Amino acid sequence: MMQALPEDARQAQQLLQPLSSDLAASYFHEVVGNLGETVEVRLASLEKGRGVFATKDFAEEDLIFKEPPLVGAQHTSNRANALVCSHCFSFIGSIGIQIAHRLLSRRDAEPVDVNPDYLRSLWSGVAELPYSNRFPLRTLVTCLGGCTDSIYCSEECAAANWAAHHQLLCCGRRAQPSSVMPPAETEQQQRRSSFEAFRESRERLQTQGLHSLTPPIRREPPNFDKADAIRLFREHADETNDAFHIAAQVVAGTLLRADELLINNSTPGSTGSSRERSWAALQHAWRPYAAAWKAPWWECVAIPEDVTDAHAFRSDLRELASDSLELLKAFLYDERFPGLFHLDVYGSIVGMFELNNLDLFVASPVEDYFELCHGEDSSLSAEEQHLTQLTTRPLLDALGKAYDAACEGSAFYALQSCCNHSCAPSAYAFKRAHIDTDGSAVVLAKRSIACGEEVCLSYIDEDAPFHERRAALADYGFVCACEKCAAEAAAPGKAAA
Ligand SMILES: C[S@@+](CC[C@H](N)C(=O)[O-])C[C@H]1O[C@@H](n2cnc3c(N)ncnc32)[C@H](O)[C@@H]1O
Repeated sequence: MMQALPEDARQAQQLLQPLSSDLAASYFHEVVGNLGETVEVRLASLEKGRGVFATKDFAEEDLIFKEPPLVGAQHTSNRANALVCSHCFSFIGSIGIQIAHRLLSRRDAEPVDVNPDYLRSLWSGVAELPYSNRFPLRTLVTCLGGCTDSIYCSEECAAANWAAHHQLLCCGRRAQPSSVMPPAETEQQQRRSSFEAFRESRERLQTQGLHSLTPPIRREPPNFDKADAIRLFREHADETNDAFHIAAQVVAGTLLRADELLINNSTPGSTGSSRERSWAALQHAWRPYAAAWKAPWWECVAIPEDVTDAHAFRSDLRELASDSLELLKAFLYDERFPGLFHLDVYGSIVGMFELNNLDLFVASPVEDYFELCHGEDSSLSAEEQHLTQLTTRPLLDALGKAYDAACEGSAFYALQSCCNHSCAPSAYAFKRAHIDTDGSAVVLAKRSIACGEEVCLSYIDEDAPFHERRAALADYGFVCACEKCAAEAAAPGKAAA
């Protein structure tokens, strides 16, 4: 007799199945409906799968669509460079705060030739930089739960992020109402105690089994252990792979959305026992990711050139994902949905970011500020520039070459991730100066596009020679057959040039 699959594997199998064409059609109908219906998502070809198609004519440089990320995070290494809203990723505070943030958070040993007291007064808003009011930024709003990992540009963004996923990922005091917080510790003590807690919880896991460690339901009042477990998860993601932060947003967001559907009794077509209704709600909440192009991270990642043992490399990645998942389960596990915490599902969420390769980018207003104070085409007079530079020159020198560092991260966009590749693309992702100042994806027409034509982006440098393009696309697992590749393949001498 065939043995039944364990519940977690059975649920995972269902979650990893592609959406039926009807469900996918209704999901993408909803997505494009929210973005102005300028495009539709439908089958492009059997080789390519789905694609995005224009539903009207576009002229060159027209906006085709603009969409906010479903989930996203700034790269850990970028946090010291740009202080941005944790929800919409727009720059916040003021030009002075941005510059002070960067110079005060520098970890390199090189001394900065600017008085730290002056930087602190810029940071607190006591001092202001000349002409910085020409680049107004929104004021800082702290996290509803009181953590210092997240900061916002408005109450709306704070509330939206809290509702979307942060309430389950926040380790702040107000998110832990029943917690008994330990007395203030130094950073080193905090690190040691969180690793001790991790070791203890691992030991408990080994002696008592997973069930006794994981909370039965998420709504149980959180305690100090939970805040500590959240910090441990974050530290691990910071040190290993930023994508784990976004994967946690996907899992937390799916759980919250499922609960919302259950509370409002609004899962389409859901009847039956409470267990069946819960599962139907979870599947509905999971739709954006069920619809997404994905594969397990350790299988789809391109092997770096210097790696000789591909098998060992892939199994190391699997182990890393498994460690991250154990840390996540310690505070988020929900026994109704063991499949959502299955390694294959978690690995596929991380693989989804890998395969869709969607960078989060927001240009810095600090660049514009220095352009005004130091640039040749400035609207300031030579005398005004001269006077201003007495203040701004030391700051510019201290910031160095990367004075214009942008906000950089990774995100997942429901519609942009449906765009196929072409080496002769009809569209491109581009942020328009002073218009697109947040983390939304912006897709513009590269040439005129007729209604019904496919909206293709280039995943690589489309100006590279044919063989380089082909090699770069091998990482995505397909051979491009666009008109440019077809022409160059037919005339190899020309293509090699
Ligand atoms: C970001 S997804 C694009 C949407 C995808 N076609 C779908 O059905 O969801 C990227 C994947 O689409 C397929 N793809 C994209 N462009 C292609 C092309 N020009 N030729 C063949 N396959 C392509 C590849 O499988 C690639 O890994």
